[in-house]
Amino acid sequence: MNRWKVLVTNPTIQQCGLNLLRENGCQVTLLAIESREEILKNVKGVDAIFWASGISLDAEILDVAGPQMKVIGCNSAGYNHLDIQEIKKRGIRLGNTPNVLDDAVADMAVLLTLAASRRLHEGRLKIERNEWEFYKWGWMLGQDIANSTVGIIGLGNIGQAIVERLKAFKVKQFLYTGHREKPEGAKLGAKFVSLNTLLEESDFVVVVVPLTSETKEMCNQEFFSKMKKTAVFVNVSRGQVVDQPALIDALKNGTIFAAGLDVMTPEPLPPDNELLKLPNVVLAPHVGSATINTRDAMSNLTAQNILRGLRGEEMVTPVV
Ligand SMILES: O=C(O)C(=O)CO
Repeated sequence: MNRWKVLVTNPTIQQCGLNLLRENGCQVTLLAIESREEILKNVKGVDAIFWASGISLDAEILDVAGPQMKVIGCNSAGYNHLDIQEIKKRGIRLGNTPNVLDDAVADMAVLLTLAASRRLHEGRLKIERNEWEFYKWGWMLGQDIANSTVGIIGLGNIGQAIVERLKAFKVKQFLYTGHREKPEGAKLGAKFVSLNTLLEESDFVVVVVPLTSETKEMCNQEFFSKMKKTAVFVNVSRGQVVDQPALIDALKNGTIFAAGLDVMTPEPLPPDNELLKLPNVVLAPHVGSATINTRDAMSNLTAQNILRGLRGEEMVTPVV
């Protein structure tokens, strides 16, 4: 049996993927701690890397790995932390983990949408601070999702899963924007519009785009100024898609009503960060895909991509 050497960059990774690699002739080296130094110390001479880290995978690591290393399995859907140019240049094959996390991330988007619109965090603070205004009928009023317009920026698989879920909440109209109109949009009854129209007309703006040079800080001061004052902003993609100081200003000044964020800058967010001081923000620590089944499925898919890459077969979910 082949003994392909596979380096796994994170000791906390779900075991199922590693078992699959071992059962299929791989010699697995699992780092004891996830760090750039440990990766650099252990990557030389491996055939494949199971990249389960937020650390940047760059030319230095690829150089140390050596020219025999031709396969990378990235254990996330997003691969903005990997230097794709360097990977392509060296003829390395790369796979990621889309699809298997769509449901979990879409659930997170719905959770944040509802929580931010109904002021969940602020309500909890009121209880803690003994500021519960019992029987004040105008107290802690939120925004309705029934009869609202929801705008999705990026109608990929996760965006579509969000629309499917929110239909149950009697949304009046779904808008979406992106590079082009999609047949899936028509199937879901969502209307393709410009970004400006989406921002001006939506009561909920949900961002589900990958981080690229085009989307970096696309949600800036101008973006928020076009939204309704009553609108809720939700981000389940990457923190860097948002100009965070501009978002903080918009939330403080009442330019928008509230935000629900699973992603932010930096991650981990320091406990003294301004975002944590705002009552109208609901935060989750980038746990969109963090369910038991989803994380197992991601680990398995990464292992399958690596095995197929090593055998010279098409990966299940190739990036390049
Ligand atoms: O897989 C990814 O890219 C994620 O961010 C999951 O939450």
